[in-house]
Amino acid sequence: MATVSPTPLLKDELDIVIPTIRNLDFLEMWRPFFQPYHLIIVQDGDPTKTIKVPEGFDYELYNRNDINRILGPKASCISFKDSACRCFGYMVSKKKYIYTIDDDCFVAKDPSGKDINALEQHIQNLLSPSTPFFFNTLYDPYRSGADFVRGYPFSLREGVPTAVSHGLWLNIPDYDAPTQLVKPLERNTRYVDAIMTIPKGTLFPMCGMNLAFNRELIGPAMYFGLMGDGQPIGRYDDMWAGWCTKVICDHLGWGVKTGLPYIWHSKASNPFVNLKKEYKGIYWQEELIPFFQSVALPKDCTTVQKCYIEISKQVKAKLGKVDDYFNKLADAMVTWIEAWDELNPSGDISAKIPNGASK
Ligand SMILES: O=c1ccn([C@@H]2O[C@H](COP(=O)(O)OP(=O)(O)O[C@H]3OC[C@H](O)[C@H](O)[C@H]3O)[C@@H](O)[C@H]2O)c(=O)[nH]1
Ligand SMILES: [Mn+2]
Repeated sequence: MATVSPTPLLKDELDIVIPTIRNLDFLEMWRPFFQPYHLIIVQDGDPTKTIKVPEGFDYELYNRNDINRILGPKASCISFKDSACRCFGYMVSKKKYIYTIDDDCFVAKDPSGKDINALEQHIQNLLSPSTPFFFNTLYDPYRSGADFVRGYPFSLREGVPTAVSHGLWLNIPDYDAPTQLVKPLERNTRYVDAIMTIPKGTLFPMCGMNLAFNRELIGPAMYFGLMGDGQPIGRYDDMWAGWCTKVICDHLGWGVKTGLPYIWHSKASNPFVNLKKEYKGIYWQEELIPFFQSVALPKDCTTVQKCYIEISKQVKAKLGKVDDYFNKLADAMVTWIEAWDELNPSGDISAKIPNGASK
């Protein structure tokens, strides 16, 4: 009797978004896990360069000319010459879920030496609930071999929908430039077998290297802000998206998880180049974090789009004085939502705010 391999989870409901200025040879290593899925490749930099996609993958590829053709003047909100361009892939996707990965991230091995199917783990993270309102000390209670510990309120054990699954990295950790400069040889060899919900009210540094999310829930908040060419800052695209996303998830009562799965991050980008990109962000973030911690979203913000527009207003009002860049970014946030709604006319996902979420 021929064994039928099971249909990969969410095969027709998930797109894999890859930003690239390089080649896509890394896909060979991911082929067993990625081949059944549709890829959206966002080619950054010179659009006349041909990016070769390995045989056998189902994909669509967009370069800067495509972005300009599709969005017209609204293309101004999509970064150029920065991995932030990947968010264009989120916008043009028609699927319920997104997984985004960098082209220098490879299949890692777990402590038993088994290849880690990072995509499968992200899918499990997204399909199981989160617990943002009360911390479970035995980590993810929905994993096999774990549960809620004594004292965990039964009224909260149903959990809430998971909007984001934030994976980690073995080998080259996602350090900022100063840390990279001080610790050039540091490699992450610690495999921590844990998945945690980031508690409500707590922000976190979201890395776009190994990230999955429920696009129908939180997609409009996943704008990887204005970076790269012509901008005073870089490498804060995913951070900006993570802060906006977490504030909105807290307000709408959705969860954000971090931990497994790991990927193997192979390339350390140049710390001196990174320092030039990051340095303004390193001191601006000392004002940005208190700003996001103080963002109050009104009760009538019942959709991600409404929340996002409200945040953009507060960015302009409160961060415009930090630097004029934030006035530009606030405008770009509005353009992003306009473009999103133009390409995704099905409208917003109205959220029923569950008990325990925003008062
Ligand atoms: O101008 C660019 C530069 C890079 N890319 C693509 O983005 C991916 C990340 O690039 P790279 O691996 O060189 O940078 P890292 O420093 O390792 O990236 C991390 O930190 C910065 C960002 O937050 C990024 O998301 C993190 O992963 C890779 O696929 C490049 O091909 C680009 O599109 N345009
Ligand atoms: Mn990298």
